[in-house]
Amino acid sequence: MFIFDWFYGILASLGLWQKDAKILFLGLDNAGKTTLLHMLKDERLVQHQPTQHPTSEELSIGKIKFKAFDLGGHQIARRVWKDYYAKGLRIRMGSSLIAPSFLEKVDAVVYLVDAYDKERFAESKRELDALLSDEALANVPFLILGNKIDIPYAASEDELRYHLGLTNFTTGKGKVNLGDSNVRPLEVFMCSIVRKMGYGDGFKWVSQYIK
Ligand SMILES: Nc1nc2c(ncn2[C@@H]2O[C@H](COP(=O)(O)OP(=O)(O)OP(=O)(O)O)[C@@H](O)[C@H]2O)c(=O)[nH]1
Ligand SMILES: [Mg+2]
Repeated sequence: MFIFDWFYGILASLGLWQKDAKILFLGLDNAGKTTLLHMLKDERLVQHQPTQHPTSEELSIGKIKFKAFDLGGHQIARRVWKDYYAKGLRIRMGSSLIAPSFLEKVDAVVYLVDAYDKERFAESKRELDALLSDEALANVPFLILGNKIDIPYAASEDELRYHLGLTNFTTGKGKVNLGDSNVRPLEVFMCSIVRKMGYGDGFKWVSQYIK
């Protein structure tokens, strides 16, 4: 079963085998969200136009579903971020008669940053801070991917942590049991999507927090 093996390989390598998750891909325009989505979907590298309209795609086999929402990072598109992730909250608050909120809730946010584009770190930090302080995303694990480290002079992990104001806020790599501490899992992983480097470790890290 070639197709099965292939899907299993991808999901297993991401630690997402047998998980039912809704994962949002967010970040400024040009950060690499669409590239990552397509890399996960079919491991092909395609050059993408900037995303104008939010799109969602799903990887699924049998009962396993892996949803990724790719929301364009441009000013206008940024305003609709909230509609996507707040949806679960509204449905939960609305009525238990509405479709199970489980299907709507966000299990993790993958926040992409172009590690080479240092001039936009402040802008990226502002958007990230807004997301982190949003009630609808309270306790949702955040995987921050510093992308494009294949480019010489891209920021180092420490530099990125510093500029995003995360130096003392990350919760630790590897297997960290946060238990009932109410601490939001948050970590920074550097990656190069085009070289297929780094993001797998990030997904494996975040997958431990996705039940
Ligand atoms: N050097 C390098 N370039 C990358 C990498 N990942 C993505 N890119 C490039 O960055 C550009 C933007 O990538 P997209 O995936 O379109 O970015 P996006 O986050 O979807 O952007 P919007 O749709 O505008 O929000 C493209 O030219 C990609 O080829 C990487 O790992 N290294
Ligand atoms: Mg895009």
